[in-house]
Amino acid sequence: MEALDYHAEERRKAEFNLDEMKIVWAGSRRNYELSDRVARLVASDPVFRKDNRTMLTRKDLFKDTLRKAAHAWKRIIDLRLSEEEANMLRSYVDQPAFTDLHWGMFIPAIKGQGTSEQHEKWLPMAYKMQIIGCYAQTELGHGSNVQGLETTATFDPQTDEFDLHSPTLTSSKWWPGGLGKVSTHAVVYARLITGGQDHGVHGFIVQLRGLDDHLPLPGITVGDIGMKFGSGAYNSMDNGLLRFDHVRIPRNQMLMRVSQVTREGKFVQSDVPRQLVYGTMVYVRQTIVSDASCALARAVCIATRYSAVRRQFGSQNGGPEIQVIDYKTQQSRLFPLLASAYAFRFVGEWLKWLYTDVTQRLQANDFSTLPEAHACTAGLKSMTTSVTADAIEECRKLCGGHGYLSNSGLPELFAVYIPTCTYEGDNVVLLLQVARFLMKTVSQLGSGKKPVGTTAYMGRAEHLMQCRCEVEMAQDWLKPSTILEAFEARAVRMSIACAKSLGKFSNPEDGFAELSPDLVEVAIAHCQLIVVSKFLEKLQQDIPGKGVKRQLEILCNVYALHLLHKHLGDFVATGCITPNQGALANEQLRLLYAQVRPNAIALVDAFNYTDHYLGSILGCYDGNVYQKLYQEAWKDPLNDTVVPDGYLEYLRPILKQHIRTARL
Ligand SMILES: CCCCCCCCCC/C=C\CCC/C=C/C(=O)SCCNC(=O)CCNC(=O)[C@H](O)C(C)(C)COP(=O)(O)OP(=O)(O)OC[C@H]1O[C@@H](n2cnc3c(N)ncnc32)[C@H](O)[C@@H]1OP(=O)(O)O
Ligand SMILES: Cc1cc2nc3c(=O)[nH]c(=O)nc-3n(C[C@H](O)[C@H](O)[C@H](O)COP(=O)(O)OP(=O)(O)OC[C@H]3O[C@@H](n4cnc5c(N)ncnc54)[C@H](O)[C@@H]3O)c2cc1C
Repeated sequence: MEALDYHAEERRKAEFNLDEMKIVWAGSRRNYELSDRVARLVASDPVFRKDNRTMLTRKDLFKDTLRKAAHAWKRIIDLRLSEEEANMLRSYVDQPAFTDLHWGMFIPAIKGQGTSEQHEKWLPMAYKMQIIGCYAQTELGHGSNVQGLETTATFDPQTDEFDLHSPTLTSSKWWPGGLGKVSTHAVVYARLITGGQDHGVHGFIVQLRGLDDHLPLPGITVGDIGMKFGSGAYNSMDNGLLRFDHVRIPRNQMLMRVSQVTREGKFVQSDVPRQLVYGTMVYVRQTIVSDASCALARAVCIATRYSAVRRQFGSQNGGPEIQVIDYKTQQSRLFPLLASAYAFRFVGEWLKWLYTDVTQRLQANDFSTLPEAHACTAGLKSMTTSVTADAIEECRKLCGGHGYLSNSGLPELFAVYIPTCTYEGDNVVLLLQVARFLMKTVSQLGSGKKPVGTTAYMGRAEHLMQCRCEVEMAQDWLKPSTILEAFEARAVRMSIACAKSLGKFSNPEDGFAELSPDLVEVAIAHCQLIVVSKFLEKLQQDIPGKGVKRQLEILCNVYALHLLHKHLGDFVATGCITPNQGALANEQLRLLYAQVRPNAIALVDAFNYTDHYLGSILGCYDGNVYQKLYQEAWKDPLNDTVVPDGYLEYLRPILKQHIRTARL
């Protein structure tokens, strides 16, 4: 018997080739096939079940995480999965674990900052998971200000060792994932001291626990920092604390690609810029942008499918009520998020390319694109995670009361997702880095140095400062060049206005601090321009499949025009557009929503998420929401008994007291 599909009618309405759209979303046919196979593998494996994890105690959740990580590793070995497939498998298991940090930060830190001898020694053990590592940078007293870290690594020429020490309470390492209970090793960031001189923060490979008994080594105090936000969610991770009491490590465990310490204790700074010590963060920030599109797509998929199932008001002659997805307000809240998921996907693809390019250049000692890579990864990480975190909460509200149920999947997704706005760099701190980069670019405009890459538009500042938008009718807003010029003009005008204001301060740092809220806005305008321009560039590519390109054009326009509508103040205040042109953009936006509507369900089907990965009754593929909600309610442990525990001790006496009072 064919399974009932409550979305069948919606799916029939789609005006594009879904299979081709799935390939666009995945990046290539090969990626699609790989990811589809691995997602199904995980979904069909009972060990990876996750429907009860919000009910588990912290200890049980943690043990469950260890069990899943061990099982995932066994599957990876047994099936001889490639590194790419293994990464996919871990992400579909969908439970934050120490392995995220081992593969995502410990190994990349050694690869990026270690010498070839260090690679040869440490990487084979790490790849086989004979050692498990984490990334121990943040301290109790300092996270954002990396140069303010207090842990010391003092070279002792007598023994050819470093002495790792935590001199104060605030120097305790605090937050590293995987540190609390699992890691045998860590890349520890500490101030390098040689001959009494402080050479700033560097990375060191430090063994923390015995490989036979898992006990902390002498001089090491280590443990978990405690429960975090939400039930389940990120509590599967053992974020840890760590203190060193004069722990000795051999000299060759300092990561020495950027700087070296000789046998005599001489500090040698190579040609490699010191910022490469921050390289692992750049790498992870880049991956966070692609992950943002996945998390956003997930929330949007749930809210879209549920909005098509849910009906409220408007029944005519006893017929069905209106699907809430047909309300214009629902569309104006939901469809920009759908468009943003696609936009972040494409900018994530581009950022991956940029990162690969800068890595290749670094290997050839070309450091010229490092500032651009830093600004792009920092800015886009910040922008996409802030939008996604807010969007998950908006999707919860779009699902009304049922969105607040744990089994909608949205509360847990929100709880797991929101720390991305903080980790790998607080989002405001990172936007200020982008602003510094932009102010530097503006200050060099008259010097003959041509801006390149994502700031190339600033080279056309003269034109962009005085150009006038030519929109006369709503449909004029559909011209890519019109949209692009409006975003470029807004970004450059905001940058130059800020640079002028900065110029009024005698001390530039005072000016930067005073104007920092405006500078954050400038950085956001620049990042939004990057996302819009990369979406438009994507549309220049040959995109096969009936109607696929057309849908992407619609989504691109929704993305750009909803931003224009949201930030109308910026666009109008900088004189890029008139208030009337703003109103025309809004008119066009409404027309675009009507074009998205029949395709909405198919556009979220294109994410190809299994029900297992989505983990949401509201977002399930077949849309059989009510029956599943009803069945699920009875599985709650509170419903194990008809009369609840505690009735006799606490409820009955009150109720009886009531009866006694009544008798009086
Ligand atoms: C429902 C279930 C779902 C399950 C899903 C499971 C998902 C699980 C995923 C898990 C993945 C990850 C887990 C998260 C792990 C988190 C790890 C961390 O958080 S690690 C710690 C991160 N810490 C930070 O990011 C700190 C932020 N601070 C900094 O980066 C710096 O201190 C900074 C940049 C703010 C300031 O640095 P500094 O003071 O040294 O710099 P200046 O401002 O003086 O700048 C000097 C100069 O350098 C340039 N610069 C700075 N940084 C970089 C860089 N990274 N690369 C290149 N250049 C850089 C800066 O621009 C200046 O340039 P100049 O030309 O001189 O102006
Ligand atoms: C779930 C999670 C996992 C983590 N995993 C790891 C890990 O594996 N390894 C690791 O080393 N670390 C990890 N961290 C730590 C994380 O990297 C830091 O918390 C993060 O970098 C922010 O630093 P902070 O906590 O010092 O924030 P703070 O800098 O103290 O921020 C507090 C407030 O001050 C503001 N602020 C700070 N500086 C400025 C400024 N210059 N200008 C304007 N405003 C400013 C911020 O915007 C924020 O609003 C993790 C954190 C979390 C939450």
